[in-house]
Amino acid sequence: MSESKPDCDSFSIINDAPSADKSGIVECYAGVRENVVAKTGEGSTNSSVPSDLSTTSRYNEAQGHGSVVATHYNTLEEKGLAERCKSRIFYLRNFNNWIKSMIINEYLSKTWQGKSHGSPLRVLDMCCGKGGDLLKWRRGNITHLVCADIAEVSVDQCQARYNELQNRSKNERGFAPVFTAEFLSADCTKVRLRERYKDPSMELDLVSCQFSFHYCFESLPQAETMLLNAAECLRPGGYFIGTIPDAYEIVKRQQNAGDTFGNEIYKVEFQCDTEPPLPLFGAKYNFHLEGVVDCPEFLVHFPTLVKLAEKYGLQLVAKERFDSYYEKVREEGRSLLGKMQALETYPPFHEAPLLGRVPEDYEHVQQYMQKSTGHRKVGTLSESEWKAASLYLMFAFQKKKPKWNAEGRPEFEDRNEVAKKRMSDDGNGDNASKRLKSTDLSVGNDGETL
Ligand SMILES: C[S@@+](CC[C@H](N)C(=O)[O-])C[C@H]1O[C@@H](n2cnc3c(N)ncnc32)[C@H](O)[C@@H]1O
Repeated sequence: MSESKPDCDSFSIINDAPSADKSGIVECYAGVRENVVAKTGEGSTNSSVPSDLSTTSRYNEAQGHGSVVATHYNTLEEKGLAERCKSRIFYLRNFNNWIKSMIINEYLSKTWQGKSHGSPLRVLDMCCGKGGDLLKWRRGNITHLVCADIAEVSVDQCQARYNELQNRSKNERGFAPVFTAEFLSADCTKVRLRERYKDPSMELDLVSCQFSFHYCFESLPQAETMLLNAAECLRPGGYFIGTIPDAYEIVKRQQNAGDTFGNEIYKVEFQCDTEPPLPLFGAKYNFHLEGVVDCPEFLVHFPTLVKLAEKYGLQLVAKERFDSYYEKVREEGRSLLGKMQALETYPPFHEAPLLGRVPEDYEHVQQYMQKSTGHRKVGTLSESEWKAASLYLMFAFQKKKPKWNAEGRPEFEDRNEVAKKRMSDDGNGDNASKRLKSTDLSVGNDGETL
């Protein structure tokens, strides 16, 4: 292996996070204080989660956090490359960017596969920020992009970047023209985006919501609006992809370290009562990431997201923590890892300063190098950066084909089939019918999933 290429194997030795489903958060939501049961795998995770999700929602429009979040992102200074290189989280940002590239490439490829030559491919980048993914859309050869974000300044910067891209491409020979684009400044948790599209009848092939979807778990109505925006223009077979903090992992760390935890680059401070049960919506914490993020966020209870998404015809097809997604795609993305400088070479070339890092941040690499022979340099992330990266997960939902009911409304689930399946899973019809009582969400009161 060439010296300049990262040896990604060093990751597996710091990838020791247990599976999210064993972290005890199910019990937190359900009101069981001890998480011993979940940790040891003994006993049942069945629980008495409220059937009416609206009662757990703390929605109050006047108190919404959208303006706090918008102000934070609007005032965030755009740093140049030189500044970014000096940043303590230079590699973490690149790593996260690489993960996004891999997800976007994966689902764009699947989308292109089902298309005939010359067909358009339209994308919604929900919570697009300053347009950090524009180049990914360019490389993916999409035909149209809708960019939406609550922070006006970011949307303007995104549009300016797009204009630059377009101008540059005019001088590039042999490249297809840059996709067409429209830019919306809107709170995606409160505004129906479709009504703001140039063509409200447009069909989307892919919706992407990167590092942002968790903002909508402030309340049930906000989560519903965000999912409506993700789903309603998506064509059957189209994908909704995203990245969010893993609530299970956050709660696990909170249980181990208290309501405030983190390290020198990230800090989580809970701003809600952490005594179980945690609310399904409005479970607020402040997230600070060195120089990039400092605003309120909300835990996303994943089983609730899955149930809600079903209501909008979205079926979960993939969910992986970044650590395992990395393991899955690293071979395929090896050259991109190098190009995007997504891993730090250790020991550094030329004894370069370690950007505020301490030797303990690299103990995992030293141990790895002692055990394995032949590696003089490896690619890695510092322990502190890895702790922040491994807080996140990726997800992908696919839009189902609707069935049309007698009133001409779309229905995405065959309720009889679901009922039959539950009864047979249960072996107890009475119990199953109790669970199928409808709720605000039109989902079953299903202890093991909510
Ligand atoms: C961490 S940034 C991610 C930006 C971009 N998706 C990326 O991956 O580079 C989070 C973005 O979510 C946006 N955001 C937060 N709440 C929002 C909301 N309710 N509606 C629309 N955008 C929102 C913020 O303004 C910010 O641009």
